[in-house]
Amino acid sequence: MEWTQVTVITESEAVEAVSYILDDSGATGVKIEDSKDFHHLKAGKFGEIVAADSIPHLKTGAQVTAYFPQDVFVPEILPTIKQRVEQLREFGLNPGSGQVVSAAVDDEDWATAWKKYYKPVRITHDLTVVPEWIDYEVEQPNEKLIHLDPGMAFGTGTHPTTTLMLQALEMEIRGGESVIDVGTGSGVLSIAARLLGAGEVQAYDLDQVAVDSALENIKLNPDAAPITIGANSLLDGIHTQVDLIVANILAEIIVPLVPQAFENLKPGGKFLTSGIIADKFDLIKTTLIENGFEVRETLRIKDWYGIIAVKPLPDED
Ligand SMILES: C[S@@+](CC[C@H](N)C(=O)[O-])C[C@H]1O[C@@H](n2cnc3c(N)ncnc32)[C@H](O)[C@@H]1O
Repeated sequence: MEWTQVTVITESEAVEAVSYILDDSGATGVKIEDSKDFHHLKAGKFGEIVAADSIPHLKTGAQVTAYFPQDVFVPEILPTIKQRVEQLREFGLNPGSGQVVSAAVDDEDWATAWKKYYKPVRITHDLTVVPEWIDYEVEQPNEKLIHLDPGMAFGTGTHPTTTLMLQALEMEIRGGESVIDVGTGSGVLSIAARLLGAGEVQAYDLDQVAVDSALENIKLNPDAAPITIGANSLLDGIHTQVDLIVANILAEIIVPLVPQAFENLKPGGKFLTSGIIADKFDLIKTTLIENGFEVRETLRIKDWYGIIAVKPLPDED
């Protein structure tokens, strides 16, 4: 089958927003190449084992490449993509040149494009993401492997926003916690939560492609089962009480999620959230406090923030 590849030339700070726009326009898979990540990978901050010769020569900025199936008429959607990328300036994000380039690729090229840059990466102290097609042996006693096929949804683990939430889960999970993962994408955070010892995990995504991808990835990680996955917008219609809610979504989407997260957490429960570019940090912090949360911890990688907020216990008197 033939696919159309659409590449947006942008800046590091806009990669997630651009990925979201491409995803929302009907892309089946999105690949991020960010010069900041590559510098970071070379530095080996997380002890990853990316081979030097696999790092492309993207010296500055970033590019986001999306793959559209044959049934999407790409020339028709390109103007809207360009316009939405340009509109990111209104949200305080610099999309850079925002140049959009399209080309036809076949199935085989797509698979190769993904596989070329995707290697096992030790993301946190205990969590290593391993591409499904690579054999990898654990290198230290507590290391837990998340096997992923990233081909279909956001969430290879290496994007700073995902890494922040993997770090937060590693900090907060002690064993047995009930967890909801909002905007699960590839399912990476749910799989990590279970491997770290969480109890019941429910995962939701608006996008059926993500739901299907998460289901496939859970099959690749039988030790993480069971995880309940469903298509849902945020926590609409969900009324439960869990210990942890994790969400890596753009700040604009976190805002309406905050009151829903408060309602669905047990007193003392924690809301772990990322997807927050530096300019949006104050908005999210204020929204959390206005909705009754206490901001317990702030995490940061480059321009991205993660927050751990607590739903306070009721006063004893
Ligand atoms: C940045 S990705 C995060 C994926 C993964 N959880 C991770 O941390 O790598 C955000 C995900 O949220 C989903 N999403 C966006 N808006 C949503 C909504 N209103 N309700 C549920 N999911 C949503 C997208 O489809 C996408 O899969």
